[in-house]
Formats: sequence, C-alpha cells, structure tokens
Amino acid sequence: MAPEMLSSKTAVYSKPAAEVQRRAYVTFLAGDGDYIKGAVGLAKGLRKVKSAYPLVVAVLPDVPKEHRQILESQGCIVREIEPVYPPENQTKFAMAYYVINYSKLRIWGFVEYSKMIYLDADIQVFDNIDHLFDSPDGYFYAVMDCFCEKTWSHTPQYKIGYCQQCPNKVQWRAELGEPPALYFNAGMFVFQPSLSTCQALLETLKVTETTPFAEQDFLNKFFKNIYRPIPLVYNLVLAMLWRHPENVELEKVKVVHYCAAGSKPWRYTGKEENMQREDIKMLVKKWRDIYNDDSLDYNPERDGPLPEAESNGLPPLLAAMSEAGVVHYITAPSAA
Ligand SMILES: O=c1ccn([C@@H]2O[C@H](COP(=O)(O)OP(=O)(O)O)[C@@H](O)[C@H]2O)c(=O)[nH]1
Ligand SMILES: OC[C@H]1O[C@H](O[C@@H]2[C@@H](O)[C@H](O)[C@@H](O)[C@H](O)[C@@H]2O)[C@H](O)[C@@H](O)[C@H]1O
Ligand SMILES: [Mn+2]
Repeated sequence: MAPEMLSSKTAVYSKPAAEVQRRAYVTFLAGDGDYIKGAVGLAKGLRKVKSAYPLVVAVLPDVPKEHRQILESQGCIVREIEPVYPPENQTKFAMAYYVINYSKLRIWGFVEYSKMIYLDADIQVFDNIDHLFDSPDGYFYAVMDCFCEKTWSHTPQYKIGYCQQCPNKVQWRAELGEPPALYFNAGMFVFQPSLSTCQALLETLKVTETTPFAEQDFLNKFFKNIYRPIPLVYNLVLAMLWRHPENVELEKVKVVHYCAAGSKPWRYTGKEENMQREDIKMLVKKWRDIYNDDSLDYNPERDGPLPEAESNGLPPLLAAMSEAGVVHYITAPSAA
C-alpha cells in the first residue's frame, strides 16, 4: 500500500536505513521531438550489457504522455521534473536549445538514490559500466572534453590552439592568465544526489553568469574542487576521433557520445563534415542495431518488475530522510 505522507494517520515503516542502497542510471528528456529514440536506445543498450540498475528518465512537462508510455514500456522509471531556467541573460549559447539543459540540475534531487550515473540521451553504453557505481563517494567523475571543435571558437584556448587533450602540443600562454582547469563533458557523469547540493546548485545558478556551454560550464565551475577525470572509454566525444585519434583506442571504448554535428544515429544522413568516416558509420550502425533489436525490448517476465515496484515505497523525500537516519517509520493501520 502506498505510504501516506505524515498526517493525521501515522505513516511509519520499519526498514533499516543503512541497507537502502539505491543506484540507477539517469537520462534527461525534453520536448516532443526525436530524442525519445535516444532514450529508448539507451534503455535497450543498458539491457544488452546486463546492467544491474534501472534507467530513470527525468522528463520536462512538455514530454508527451505517449513518449512517457514508450519509456515505461521499455522498463524505464519516468520522473517529471520542473524546468530550470538560467538568470536573464544576453548569452548566445553554443546551441540555442542548450538553455533547456539547465533542467538537468533537478537530478540532484533524486535522493531516493544514493549514487547515479547521468547519461545524455545521445549516448550509448556498449560495455557494462556498473563498476563505476563503486567509485569512492565525495567526488564528481566525468571524462575530459575537447576544445578543438568550432563550437569552442569563442574561447582563448581555441584561439591559440590549446587543448587539454594534448597540453604539450600548444603551450598555454602566461599572459592569458591561469590555464583552464580540467574541464569535463557533461554528457556523462557519476554523482551522488543530495537535497543540499541540489539547493546549492539552484541558488548558485541564480547568481552565475550564463555562458555558451550552459549547464556544462556551470557544472564545471560548481564541481571544480571535487572533479575527478575518468578515462575517455567512459564517454567518447566523437570529435576525439578526428581531433585526437592518438588518444582513442576505439575497440576499448565502452560509452559513445553522439554529440558531433550530424551524428545523432536516429537522424543520421551522413551529409555533415566527418560523417562519412568509416568509424562514424560503424558507430551509427552499432547504435541502430541495438535500437532495432526487438529482443532487447523490456520483458517483465525475463527482466523482472520495475525496480520502482520493489522499492520500499517511500516517497523520495521520506526515503532520503530515512536513509539519512533522520527518522524511522513503522507502518501503522489507518486511524480511520
Ligand atoms: O530537444 C532536446 C535536446 C536535448 N535533450 C536532452 O539534452 C541532452 C543534451 O543535449 P545534446 O545531447 O543534444 O547536447 P550535445 O551533447 O550534443 O551538445 C540530450 O542528450 C537529451 O538528453 C532533449 O531531451 N531534447
Ligand atoms: O548544454 C551544453 C552541452 O555541452 C556538451 O556538448 C558539447 C560539448 O561536448 C562540446 O565540447 C562539443 O564540442 C560539442 O559538440 C558538444 O555539443 C554536452 O555534451 C551536453 O550534454 C551539454 O552539456
Ligand atoms: Mn549529448
């Protein structure tokens, strides 16, 4: 029976908080466009690599009911989030739609989970990465980005040809001040949901200048002191294939991020720059093979009930309070 929030009835549970270790992957979906295909592909890819954890999809209110039903039919846990808008700004984002990406910050509020791995919907997981959930707590793990694409032409590092992927090729110039801090791509990261962190993110955003890479720039600033780079195999930003091929061993790559212009597999035409490369065509085919594989559709008999059905049934906030050991609840019969 779904628990009552604390009211005239005393809703109480007996569940030792310590054993409630909830982990999940999470992606973000906005609008009624074709990113739904990316989210479905991701759900099927995680199933193919036999991940032990569910995929939560944080959806903005504008994601239609039909798309939410498709996600649930694929075994996803759909959670609606409120949009997050950056302060009024004159910024020209690198891509105009990046303004919606600040809504990703809501996932820090998913405190029914102790650790989560965020993946953009244009990402595919080709090898099991569940072991990343065992990374030591207290840090923010993500893969370093590349500054060489034209999308970076507004930055000093692009102007002098400096990139953190090859720091010795073009030396940073002292007259430009401090070299850029290690900078991660925000399409994939390992994090711990926390109500206080979520609050701090939203408060800090209100007083932070918006910048071309929107929430990616913001997250890099916010987590600068606890950011720990992880190997590129966990988030291959496609531009690395032509910008830093010496850093890529494609056969070892576990996670591919289809972020280069024209590379979204569900709308790939091969017309854009670099899109006729053999490796790109192979990676798009790999994604499509999973997306079109009916045997990877969610099957409750084979895959078991949705984790949400198994949860302790606590509403997220009570779960967090219980997990934090703040309060303990035992189920009591309805007073009525
Ligand atoms: O119309 C959109 C645009 C973006 N997104 C979500 O926002 C993420 C970030 O956008 P995108 O991946 O296009 O940025 P990129 O990594 O290509 O810069 C996507 O992966 C989706 O999860 C979405 O759901 N609908
Ligand atoms: O809202 C800003 C976005 O910034 C990032 O995408 C960029 C970045 O990777 C650049 O380095 C590439 O040059 C570019 O192609 C790519 O789109 C994240 O992937 C995405 O999740 C999101 O945070
Ligand atoms: Mn992306």
